[in-house]
Amino acid sequence: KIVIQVINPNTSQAMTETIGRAARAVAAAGTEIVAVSPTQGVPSIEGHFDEAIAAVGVLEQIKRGREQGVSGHVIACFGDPGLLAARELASAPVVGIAEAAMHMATLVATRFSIVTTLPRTLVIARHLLQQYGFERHCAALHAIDLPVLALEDGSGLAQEKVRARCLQAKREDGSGAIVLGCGGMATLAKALTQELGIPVIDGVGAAVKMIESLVALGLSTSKHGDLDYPFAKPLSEAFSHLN
Ligand SMILES: O=C(O)C[C@H]1NC(=O)NC1=O
Repeated sequence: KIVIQVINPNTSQAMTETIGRAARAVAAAGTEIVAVSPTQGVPSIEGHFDEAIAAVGVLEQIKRGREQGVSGHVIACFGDPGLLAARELASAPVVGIAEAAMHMATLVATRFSIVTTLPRTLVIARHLLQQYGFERHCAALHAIDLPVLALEDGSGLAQEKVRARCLQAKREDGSGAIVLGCGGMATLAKALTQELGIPVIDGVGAAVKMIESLVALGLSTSKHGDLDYPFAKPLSEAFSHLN
């Protein structure tokens, strides 16, 4: 039995539920999904400041998951906040939804576009493209210019803007695939792929399948070198529970 901990790094329960649904929709029969989010932190992650705060909550959840013996962890925010720190702390595999979606896109298209929420978070996606080596695979990045939590306000406006932006990207970018740049967009990928006739990729599902593959291959986070466990040291009171 595989248990995958899917972490929504923001503290919005509605988005954690959306992310959990997307993960369960693709999980294999023998895979249990445990969707969690930090008890403290930011309600949405819309910049570098938010990411820094969210990363501590991610690490708390990673530690808890490791103690529970989960088979793997997904960081379900498009900035992949705390990814390498999480890999130091974890023994099981850790996959971020941005890297997962980008990897999958390169397997089905020579170039992909990214559709995310706020213009100011485009730079975070650009940094990840550089870090992961996918810059030359990404033809364009777009933002619907709505806050992250607009995806959970029930109006459907954000979802409609995502659809329109994906259609425009298909027409204009010369990309063969589109990556959805937010955990809160995860449940939109299947319908958009069918309606638009282009692979629209959700990183939550991609990451879940990558964890299943890593587990099946007996691969886990390497503890040889720079992803070894953190050095034990006296952490200040506020962080002592992370030891
Ligand atoms: O960067 C974004 O626009 C999306 C990112 N923020 C968030 O709270 N969850 C996410 O996936």
